[in-house]
Amino acid sequence: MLGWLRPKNKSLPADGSGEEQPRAAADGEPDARLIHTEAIAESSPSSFERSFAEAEDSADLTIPLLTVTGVERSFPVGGQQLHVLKGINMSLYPRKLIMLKGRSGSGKTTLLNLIGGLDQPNKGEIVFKEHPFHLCSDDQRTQIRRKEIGFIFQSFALMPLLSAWENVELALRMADVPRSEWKQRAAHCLELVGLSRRMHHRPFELSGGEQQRVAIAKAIAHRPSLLLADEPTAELDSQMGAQVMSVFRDIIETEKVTICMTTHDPTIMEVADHVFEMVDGKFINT
Ligand SMILES: Nc1ncnc2c1ncn2[C@@H]1O[C@H](COP(=O)(O)OP(=O)(O)OP(=O)(O)O)[C@@H](O)[C@H]1O
Repeated sequence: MLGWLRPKNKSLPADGSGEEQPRAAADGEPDARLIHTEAIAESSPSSFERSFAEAEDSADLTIPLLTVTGVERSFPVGGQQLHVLKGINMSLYPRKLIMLKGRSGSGKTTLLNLIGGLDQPNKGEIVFKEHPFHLCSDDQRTQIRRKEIGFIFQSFALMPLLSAWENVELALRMADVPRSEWKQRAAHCLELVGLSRRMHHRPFELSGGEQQRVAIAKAIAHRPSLLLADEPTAELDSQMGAQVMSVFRDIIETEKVTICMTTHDPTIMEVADHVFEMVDGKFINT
């Protein structure tokens, strides 16, 4: 059904932030809602855009972005250890759309949290780029996450009082992107997700699919190389879900990002480059 969303390039190997509160514009500081038109008019690439494009164009697509080796994760429950992940091995290659499927409780979110550096394994290794997450402190993982990883949630997780544009700008502030880049980058990200004409709308003025597209714009604003999404289409109808997947395929091409997402929806899985199936804390295919 989603044939029009099928991956364009299948020739490569198949295997594949605490938030600050919103604030009003300070005295003398331009209001985000007023400066966006100016941003759209600026079409030449900024230094931020150019340096990113140069680095990414020379990336070796055969080297995994992330490797997971022999990972186990248990939680203490009722005086006993609940073994949730029981020896996970996976590699995520650059610019791929990877999906994790499996029954509720099989361990997908637990794995996504480990891959994103939100949690650490009891055993095994997780290496993201040159960073050994399993050896890093919480602070080190937080720093890496802020710069290099984006998150998308089922519930969108937008600031309700901020417009779409302001939500994206907030992500840029949090990632220490130079202030001079904010206007152009926020406008560009909203354009990428097809929301140029909705950038002044607040979340409650947008449909569920549009809110999720704002969340995508927010998640890619700081140019992460890895985007993690936990059931990003679960709250959406099939048409809106297809739009979100179409945006995912587009940003893999334009933003050179790798996306790893969980889903229960077999129709959505048709557009993946690779699907890992988890049963009781292990992959049954790799
Ligand atoms: N912090 C925790 N403490 C105790 N148990 C946990 C913790 N996190 C996860 N679990 C348990 O680990 C198991 C796997 O949970 P997880 O959320 O990873 O599953 P899932 O595959 O993502 O499920 P769903 O599809 O419903 O989101 C569940 O039994 C859950 O209760």
